[in-house]
Amino acid sequence: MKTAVEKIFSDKSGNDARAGDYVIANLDYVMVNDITGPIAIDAFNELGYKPLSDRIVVIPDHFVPPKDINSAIQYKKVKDFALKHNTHFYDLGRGGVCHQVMMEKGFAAPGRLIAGADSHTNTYGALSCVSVGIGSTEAGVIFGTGRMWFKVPETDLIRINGRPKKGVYGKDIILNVLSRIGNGGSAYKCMEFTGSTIDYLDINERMTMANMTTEAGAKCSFFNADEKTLDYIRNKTDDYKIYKDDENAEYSRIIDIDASEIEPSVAIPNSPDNVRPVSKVSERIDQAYIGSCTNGRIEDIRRAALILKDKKIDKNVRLMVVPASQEVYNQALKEGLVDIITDAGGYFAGTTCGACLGGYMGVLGPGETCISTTNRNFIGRMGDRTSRVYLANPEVVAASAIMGRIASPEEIQ
Ligand SMILES: CC(C)[C@H](C(=O)O)[C@@H](O)C(=O)O
Ligand code: SF4
Repeated sequence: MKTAVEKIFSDKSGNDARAGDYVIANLDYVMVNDITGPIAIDAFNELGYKPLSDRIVVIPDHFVPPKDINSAIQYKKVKDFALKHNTHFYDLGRGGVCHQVMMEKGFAAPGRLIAGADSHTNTYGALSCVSVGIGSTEAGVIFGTGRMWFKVPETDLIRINGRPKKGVYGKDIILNVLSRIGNGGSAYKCMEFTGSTIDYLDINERMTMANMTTEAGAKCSFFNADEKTLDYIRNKTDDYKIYKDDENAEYSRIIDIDASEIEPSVAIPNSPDNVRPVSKVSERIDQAYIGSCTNGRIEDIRRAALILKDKKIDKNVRLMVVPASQEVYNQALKEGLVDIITDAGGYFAGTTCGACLGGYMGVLGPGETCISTTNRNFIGRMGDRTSRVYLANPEVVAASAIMGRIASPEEIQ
């Protein structure tokens, strides 16, 4: 009796794979970005293999457009590699944050096994596949071999039941799961989400949850495929296979969560598992940030725009909205969301990882406070070591931008 993840590893390795086994598995895709790609390329070049170009996806995003000469060198290196070997390549203006692009462009689909040289590769479990973050040199080896060794993960089953309250989204649910199990609490496990609550969550919300399993140290995440999954991949790919757990599959543990008890929440500095109901937090803020592979999608920007419509943000606050991809950007423009945000006094930028990791375009200065839709609020994550980051859903971030302090959307009249 197996979990879906054990079955996927079995099929991809041609073995009867069980949790704890070591297998060598065939990957459907390997993804690198502008930070991890250059190291992967060096490792690949050392091997002297031919590249498996149709399985390699190159997506520059972290420091793109290049912020300085060094990032221009990194970017050029991945671009030259991609063009030379005719790999999949999403350049500036056609791509976005790597995980969003992997989802949008049909690389993620049920039953696939994908490796990405970026820790938030876990995101694609939202589409019922196994996707794992790997090191850059490992990615370079996969460029040439299409294979990698894995220890098949055990599964922590997270059973979430009940209807979420108004204003509670995937972000609030995963923050509360993290607060329950702790950072690193599912180290090397698959976090599989199940239960009646999942029916209320669209793929965007599931992606937010899958994305932050990385903060629990999980190897991967998994959601069962349903109608929403199939709707999402329609017109993207028809190559998929649905796997489900056997009824008596073995789990390392089962965690029950009642979603109806969850409040809109914030993770307070300096850890994503340090979670409070938003009603209990009211710190003043300098920056409000909506973006990233966690919550920078069109649904997120729509929700923020609904709060910001005909309002002005506080004079002490800069609000930055950075779409997770060019597709999201274009859609926001079409729907008039950009006007709503800029009319409110917000700044709407092109897609990049940028400020999410304290890279550029929104770096925090000493003592500054930011409320952000991103996934990490460790010391110095978005800038100076004395800056502070609170994590929340896009509605809470938009409401806070208006109020000048951390605020609940209910406070906005
Ligand atoms: C720079 C990159 C390798 C890193 C990661 O792996 O997660 C980044 O995306 C992050 O979110 O911190
Ligand atoms: S948006 Fe942030 S979390 Fe996501 S890949 Fe980029 S830096 Fe990492």
